[in-house]
Amino acid sequence: MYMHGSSLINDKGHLEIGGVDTIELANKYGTPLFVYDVALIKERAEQFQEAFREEGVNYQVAYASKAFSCIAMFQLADELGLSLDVVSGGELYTAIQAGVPMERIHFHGNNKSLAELEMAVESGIGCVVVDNFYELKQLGHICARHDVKMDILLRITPGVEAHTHDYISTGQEDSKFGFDLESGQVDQAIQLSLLDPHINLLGIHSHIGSQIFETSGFVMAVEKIFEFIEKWREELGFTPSVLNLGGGFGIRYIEGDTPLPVGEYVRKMVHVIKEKAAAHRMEIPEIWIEPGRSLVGDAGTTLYSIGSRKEIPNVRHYLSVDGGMSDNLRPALYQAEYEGILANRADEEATETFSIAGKCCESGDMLIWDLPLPKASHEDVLAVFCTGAYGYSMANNYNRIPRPPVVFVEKGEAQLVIQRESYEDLVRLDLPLKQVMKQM
Ligand SMILES: Cc1ncc(COP(=O)(O)O)c(C=O)c1O
Ligand SMILES: N[C@@H](CCCC[NH3+])C(=O)O
Repeated sequence: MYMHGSSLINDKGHLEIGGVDTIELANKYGTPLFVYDVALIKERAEQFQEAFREEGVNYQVAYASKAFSCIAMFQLADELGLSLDVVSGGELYTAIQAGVPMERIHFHGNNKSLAELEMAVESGIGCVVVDNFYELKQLGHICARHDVKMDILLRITPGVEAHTHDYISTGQEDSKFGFDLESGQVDQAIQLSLLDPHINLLGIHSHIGSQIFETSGFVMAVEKIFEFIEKWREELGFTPSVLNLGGGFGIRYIEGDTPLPVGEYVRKMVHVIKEKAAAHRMEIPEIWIEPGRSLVGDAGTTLYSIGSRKEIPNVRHYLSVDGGMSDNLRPALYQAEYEGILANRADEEATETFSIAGKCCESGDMLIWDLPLPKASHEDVLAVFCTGAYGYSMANNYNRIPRPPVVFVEKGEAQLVIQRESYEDLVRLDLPLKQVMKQM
């Protein structure tokens, strides 16, 4: 079995992460439980930054916090020198609560509300990644009212199809995100930005999709942008001083997934930008990226207790766990695949194939369809690997299942960073039916 980061099998035959026995974690905090290998997050952040440093360019690595956001994660990102990409008032509020520097926050989203834009301006965030004409106009008004000049990037769709699942592909022309390059929308947005005294247009943003294993899509996006740079310079007097190429760097969920080392993505991007900048006789712009999954994805493992079993002879052997699509929506949403092991018998050979079912009232609530395991029963704890990105952050209360807690582990220490939701939490916002309704 492939082991990520600091994961190993200890002398009790248990899965250990960050020097902590996962069975002890399951006993202490209960299951389901998200466990994050902090050393692996640190290593990835360093690999991204090191690649930029070696290339000698100005850069920002912004953690795409949609992958997993909570106060402790934001504080860790800050400690690692990462900027933050937020996409909602909720993520921004979390960043404020975490006490991270506002000037390193980039605000994304295809439909930011006026209240969210107001909040972003009032809290003095570093940059708004403007997605559409409506937002550009509203942001200008809000900045005028507050008498501030806001740095912005314009999000463009470069017309590049990333080789990934349709639902996580965003760079193609037919996308809800950003200004379309080919039809002249970007030119118009640049003009409007330059005319607005409360807007400071720093540059261009492009994000082509997610879980990408090659560099060709990023190269094509850069080439596309540079096709237009000459025109913007001559006709509009605008040269981007920042190019943000988004995130999307893939990770290894299962055997057969072949991500590049993260530094490779960076180096390839930087090389093509340097080459194109030289050809256009322009200064190398500052390069920003926004990795989410590649910073936290394989650092996360979910521990589940196995409950009921159902064997249909010659058809399938189901094992049900105490979570499911309520803590990991990705298999149901994208047919995402995962690997797992029995955390308490991690040293035993697999002898059977099981299908891992969640506990939600949905046939589609399956976490893994065919997982080789030793003969497993309700005594066992299942560890599902690579659940660190878009697991907790897309968790939900379907069937009124409380969301699991999250612990960070490193060097033999465990720290609870999100508590388990309680039944009281679940009804906290509910109000009782009024008497008059009961009589109707
Ligand atoms: C604009 C933007 N930036 C960054 C990301 C992060 O992507 P990933 O988690 O694949 O690195 C996303 C999500 O796909 C995104 O939409
Ligand atoms: N939530 C997605 C990725 C979308 C990222 C945001 N644009 C996933 O789990 O893979």
